[in-house]
Amino acid sequence: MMKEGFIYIDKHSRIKLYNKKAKEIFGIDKSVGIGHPDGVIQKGDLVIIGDNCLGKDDGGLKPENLGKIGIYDENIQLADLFMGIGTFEDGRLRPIYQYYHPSESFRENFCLKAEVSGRSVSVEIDGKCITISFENKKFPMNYNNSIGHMVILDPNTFQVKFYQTSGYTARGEDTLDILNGKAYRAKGPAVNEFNVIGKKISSIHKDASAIKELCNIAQGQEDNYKEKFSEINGIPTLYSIFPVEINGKREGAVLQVEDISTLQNVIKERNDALAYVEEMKQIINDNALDCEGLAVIKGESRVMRNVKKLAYKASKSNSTVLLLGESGTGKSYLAETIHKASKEPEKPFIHVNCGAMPETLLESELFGYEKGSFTGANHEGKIGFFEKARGGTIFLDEIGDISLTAQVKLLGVLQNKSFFKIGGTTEIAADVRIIAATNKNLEEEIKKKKFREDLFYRLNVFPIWMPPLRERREDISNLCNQILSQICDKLQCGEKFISPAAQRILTSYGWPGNVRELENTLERAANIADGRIITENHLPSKITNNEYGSYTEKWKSFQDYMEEAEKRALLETLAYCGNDKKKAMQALKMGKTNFYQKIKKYGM
Ligand SMILES: Nc1ncnc2c1ncn2[C@@H]1O[C@H](COP(=O)(O)OP(=O)(O)OP(=O)(O)O)[C@@H](O)[C@H]1O
Repeated sequence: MMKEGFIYIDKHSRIKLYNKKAKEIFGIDKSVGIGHPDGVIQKGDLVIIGDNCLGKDDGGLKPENLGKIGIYDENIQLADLFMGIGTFEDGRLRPIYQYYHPSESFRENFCLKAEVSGRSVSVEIDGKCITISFENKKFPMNYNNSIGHMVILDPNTFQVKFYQTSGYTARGEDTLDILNGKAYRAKGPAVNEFNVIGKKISSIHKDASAIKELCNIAQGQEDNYKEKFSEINGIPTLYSIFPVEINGKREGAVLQVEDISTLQNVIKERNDALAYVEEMKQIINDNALDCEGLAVIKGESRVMRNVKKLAYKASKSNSTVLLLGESGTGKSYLAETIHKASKEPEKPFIHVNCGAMPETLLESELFGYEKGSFTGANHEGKIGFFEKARGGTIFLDEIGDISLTAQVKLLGVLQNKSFFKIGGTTEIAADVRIIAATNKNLEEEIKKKKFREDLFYRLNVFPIWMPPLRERREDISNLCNQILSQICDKLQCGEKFISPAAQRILTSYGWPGNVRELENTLERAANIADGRIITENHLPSKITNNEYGSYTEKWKSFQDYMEEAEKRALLETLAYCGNDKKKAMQALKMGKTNFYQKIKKYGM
């Protein structure tokens, strides 16, 4: 069959030629499908509808029009994806239906299945096709944007009375037209070919813009249409219109139209391939992150990959980083990794455990002192951690534990980017990057007046949340293997492996002590296992007896989980957006009021 459609009309817009392909494209090819006679919808008819956007390309079907098949549901809205089965203007069948608001219809596949008088009926929306099935008969309709598909069955004989095919708008057979009682034309192989020759083209097509242009050119207009793209009856087409002139006089025009849906499929495949390449690039980039020093941070779960991406960004900037998370999640490890992945890894990394240091010592340890500045001081004076870290990183671990006096001093350093030694008069530039960490909830500490709000804001420039192990169980198995291999190297005990049963127990345990607890457990197990296999017998009874126990004991309320997730979403997005609240709000697709309420709630 010819690939291209042709329509030739004379200067009075009468059709002289209309080939089969053009009929197919313009939807007046009656031979599509099993066929049905002419008719009109009748009371009691069984109606099956599949509509991917209520109100669009269905004749303007409104939710209230669904009352015609017994559906009165105020929750259904215009633009909803709708699938429904009901009887026309009588309540014989309790309607069966489903709908999805546009915000919910992010997926590609929807299905409504039902049994009517022992016969199976279904509506499936899958990819770019709506298929209405009745027993083993299938009525597919492909679409590009939106479509209103409908099948009507006789309620007694279950004979097919009507099914929608493309070209319904041109035929005046939109879903709403039919539900409003407009007559529909017969279809199928038995129906005589629709003879259009000699008819005015406007009597066949009312609204198609290509046809209007064809008529204009046939009547003498000088416009020229060459390979114009248009969607006709949901089919992507390219069409051209040529004037026909005899002895220099306009006698008519020809429309040449080509269905380019296959071409579109090729384009789609190409776009998919490009998207795949992009995805691959992303994966390669992610691996590049690993190459750039972050591979030591173990974990391939989504949350850990996110942590690594943020850590990578942090390593390339000089901003103050605040690491948050429970004890033993790897904050110190991450701080050092960020430093090692920075531009100047050879510069010092000074780890200060603020929590472990007596308050009286902290100031002198951080800032140093001049000789003879206080009783008991070293005669030579002392260089503080800030000075030792010059050009590199100072890691202020357990920052939530420092006294309010120390907080004031630290705030001064952050504000002025300089400090004085105890007893000193010379201002020293704080040429360091600060990474701070805490397992405390600083917002709570602020409320309790134990932590200064202004210091919190100075520290919270680039927050990174380390998720607890129980929130990334998919990482546990890999972590176990990697940690065990390091332990075996350290102990020089040869390679050891974890039995599947022991692995199961390790994965389901709650790990209140996080990676550190996991490390200790494995080190103990590696020490007591004589053979090469670590079994459940080598695990502490606290873990084996309490496979789920310690986890469940530690379960938080749903509300706590929700708040944790919200907080993390805000923190991570803010960090991604360089703390630009407006950008973060847009990225999270949140309303202004809601966003700022949450920011306030979590003290960000
Ligand atoms: N993702 C990881 N990959 C490999 N080892 C890890 C990882 N996370 C943590 N560890 C190991 O777990 C142990 C605990 O980590 P770390 O001391 O950094 O935790 P922390 O969050 O700083 O704890 P705390 O708040 O108690 O100081 C360390 O020995 C570290 O090497």
